Amino acid sequence: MTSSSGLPRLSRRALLGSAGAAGLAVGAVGGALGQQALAAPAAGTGGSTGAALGRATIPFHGPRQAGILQPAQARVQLAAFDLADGAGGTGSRDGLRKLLRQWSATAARLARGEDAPSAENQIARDAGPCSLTVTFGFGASLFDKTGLTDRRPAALAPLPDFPEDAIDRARSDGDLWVQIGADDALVAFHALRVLQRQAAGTATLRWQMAGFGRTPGATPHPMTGRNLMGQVDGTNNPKPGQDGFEEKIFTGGDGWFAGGTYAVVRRIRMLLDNWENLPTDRQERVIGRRKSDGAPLSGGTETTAVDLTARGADGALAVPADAHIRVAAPGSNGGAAMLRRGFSYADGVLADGSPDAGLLFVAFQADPMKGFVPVQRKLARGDGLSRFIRHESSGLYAVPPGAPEGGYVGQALLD
Ligand SMILES: C=CC1=C(C)c2cc3[nH]c(cc4nc(cc5[nH]c(cc1n2)c(C)c5CCC(=O)O)C(CCC(=O)O)=C4C)c(C)c3C=C
Ligand SMILES: [Fe+2]
Repeated sequence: MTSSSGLPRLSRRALLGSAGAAGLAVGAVGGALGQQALAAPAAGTGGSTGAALGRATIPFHGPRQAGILQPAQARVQLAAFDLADGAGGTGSRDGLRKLLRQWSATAARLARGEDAPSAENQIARDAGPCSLTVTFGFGASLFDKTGLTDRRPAALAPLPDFPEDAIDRARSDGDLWVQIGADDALVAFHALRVLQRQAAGTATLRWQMAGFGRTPGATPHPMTGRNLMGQVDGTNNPKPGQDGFEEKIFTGGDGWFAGGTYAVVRRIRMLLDNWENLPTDRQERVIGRRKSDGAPLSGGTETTAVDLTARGADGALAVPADAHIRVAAPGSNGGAAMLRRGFSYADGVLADGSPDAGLLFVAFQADPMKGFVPVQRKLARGDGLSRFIRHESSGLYAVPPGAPEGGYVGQALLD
């Protein structure tokens, strides 16, 4: 149940267990509203903030897949699967159809807080749905393996190599991509394990990455989240309802992929030791925004429009020529826009003792050749931030439109 604003509502089951209107209000602002604080439960409701968080639901079915328009949850599991070698062509297509039917039915049940129809392992027992979303995408290789090359969406071609890329191919690409978000780590991992077990014999896990963001209710005031460099990250994302939003993020036309979107997924390691040795004022010039509150260096508050022409008292550009927000801005890239929905990751230390930590960059757009690719080309050449990051894995996936009640993701392609 998502309201017309795309925000989570409480499920009917959850409502039956809640103590009334006050409980509902708490639930409605919680869940996937990752950057919003939860109000304390009203006296006498008998509920708790944590319980409301657990009960919040985002429906799987709808015109758009869940997990695109909703704010990022506190936890994510990203994974890619490869179809098993075997039948090939129509044989593989039959297996894929069966799998997507099963995965969709499972995702819909888990999103309602119900048990998986098969491969249930009790990992999330006692937890509510916690705003679980499961989003499915198709890699270019899927179309060749299933004899559907002629139906591959036009822009689903391998991403080009960019200067300074250090891509690990074993943790890139894949036939099927899955993004599982939830406001609880066990709920997200549970969904991944169930999908993986259900895929046995049809598809095997190629790579998997766990990520996180801010837990709803952790900040006293609703605010944009921070990344592991300590920056307020996500301010200038396109927003539903803005002029041209739909056209920039979702595909048009009338084929099977109409209303879909492309997901660019990049694991980007942050060179945190170098970054943290940089004084705050220099860090701010690398991004072009203040670290404390995310306000642009041209002045104002976090939400003030950036003035790329503004100059300081010394005559120098207030937002430096190589500042990340100048180089990445749609105005510097022919209007190129994407909906960024990233997560942090932290996976211990590397052999040289540096942290294996950074950003699981996920961006949705109607055409990667007009969104991610031109922007990344420019960033790779002239972004001050590039000295502090390394792109280590890469994927591009066609994310089909959502499935109606009783349908499954990809049905228009496979039936
Ligand atoms: C190719 C696209 C982008 C990559 C890759 C990327 C990596 C990356 N970004 C940050 C931190 C911030 N990015 C911010 C803004 C921003 N970034 C991109 C694109 C990519 N970023 C765009 C299009 C924008 C918006 C620009 C604008 O219109 O102003 C910001 C500022 C706050 C915000 O608007 O979100 C931060 C901070 C990191 C750390 C990173 C790789 C690790
Ligand atoms: Fe960025």
